[in-house]
Amino acid sequence: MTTTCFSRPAFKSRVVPVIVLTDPSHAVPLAHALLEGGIDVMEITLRSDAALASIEAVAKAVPEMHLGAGTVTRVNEVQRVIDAGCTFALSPGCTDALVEAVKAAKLPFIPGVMTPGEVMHRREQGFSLMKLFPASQAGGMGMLKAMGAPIPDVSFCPTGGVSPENLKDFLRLPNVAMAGGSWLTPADALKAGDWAQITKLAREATALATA
Ligand SMILES: O=C(O)C(=O)C[C@H](O)[C@H](O)COP(=O)(O)O
Repeated sequence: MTTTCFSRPAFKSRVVPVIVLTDPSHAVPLAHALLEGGIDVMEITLRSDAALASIEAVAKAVPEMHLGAGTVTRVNEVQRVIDAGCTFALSPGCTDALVEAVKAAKLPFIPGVMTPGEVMHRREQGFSLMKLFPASQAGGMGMLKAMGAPIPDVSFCPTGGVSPENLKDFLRLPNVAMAGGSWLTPADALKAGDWAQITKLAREATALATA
């Protein structure tokens, strides 16, 4: 990944765990648990104070993990996530200022979108892979199918309401490159350090995604 607007990420997994960590010491065992379950990508969201330290820990200890920063919503967060060791970032929505910042920093970026107008705006800026958020509320699979007709050259990472029950159906759509969700890293499993449970969830998701 060397350009900001990338369409083919380097990671293999088509499932992107969206992670909220409250304790940085959980980050490295979590990364190993996900890898064990076949998932080589993490979206560590900036939704907690522990996020940057968690990113730093994984970047240092688990270099084979593709490390994305999630919930990047402000320009001043771009350099911070790069300094912490992220190799790409995602946002739930997007602004032109954020696009300028990621381009200046050459940080591969998956901008959040929810409407056809937003998709066209980001496409004009060079993006062809975008995060549909919140996917279910935006219309889910029906919305993705409808957007695929007039805008077939954009692919998506739907996030928000994706689950083991609908993952396969989302991934079957021709304009869905990957799908994200929080179900792989439940807060209680993280709190209890139940890495086996996370590996199990990751294995199940990997099986669904590769079936
Ligand atoms: O924080 C962000 O940047 C987000 O994109 C929000 C998360 O992706 C969703 O909260 C995940 O949705 P669920 O999988 O339905 O829990």
